Amino acid sequence: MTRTSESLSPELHDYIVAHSAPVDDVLADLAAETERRYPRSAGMQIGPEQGTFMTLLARLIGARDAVEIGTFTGYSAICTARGLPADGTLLACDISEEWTSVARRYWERAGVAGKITLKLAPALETLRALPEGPRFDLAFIDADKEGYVGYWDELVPRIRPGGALLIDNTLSHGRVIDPGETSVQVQGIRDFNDHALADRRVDVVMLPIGDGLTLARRRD
Ligand SMILES: C[S@@+](CC[C@H](N)C(=O)[O-])C[C@H]1O[C@@H](n2cnc3c(N)ncnc32)[C@H](O)[C@@H]1O
Repeated sequence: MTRTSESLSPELHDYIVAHSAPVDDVLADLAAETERRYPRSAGMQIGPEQGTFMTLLARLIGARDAVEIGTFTGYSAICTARGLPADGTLLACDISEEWTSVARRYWERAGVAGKITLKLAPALETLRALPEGPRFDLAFIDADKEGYVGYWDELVPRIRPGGALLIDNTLSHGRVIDPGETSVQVQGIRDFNDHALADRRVDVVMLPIGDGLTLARRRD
């Protein structure tokens, strides 16, 4: 049974995955290896329907240059890179040599390694070192939750008008609406959700995909 959104029964989630573009062997093998090697961390990986959505979104907006904050074993990077044209680029940011060594192998196997540059450093440093001004069509944020507002503030000015940002885990497994939940991670997500909604440079919608996926479009 595939990883499920908490608001869906496992059976309904499987139905959704079965009626979306099929997941190929590369992604299936990557998900299986991640589960086998890192059973306690594997839940960080995005689900198959989210991956398909990300590929389609990249194609829909004609993205060429993308950036990802939080790569882990590389699943979301493959999905984004597949939505980019042959000369497209994806800057993948992470701090784990071990987890991203798995990613590199699967990027080769997926035939997308040539599009991806991996930067191993705290992502805020990586973003601050980038030239200012719009240079990306698409951004995906999926790293430390306390850092989301900081990543957002660096990324929004670097997204072209009409470009998109995707932000993962914005429902925090439902804990965003639990007043008794005071962890810094959940508070980081709440702060981020309020911050993004108040930002006049974008239009925002929260989608109940996976653990909550916020989609923002940079206004023209
Ligand atoms: C939720 S996982 C990413 C999952 C990935 N998008 C996927 O589809 O498999 C979060 C990742 O963020 C990375 N991370 C945590 N803090 C970071 C930081 N300050 N800068 C860059 N990456 C960070 C972790 O090493 C981890 O690989």
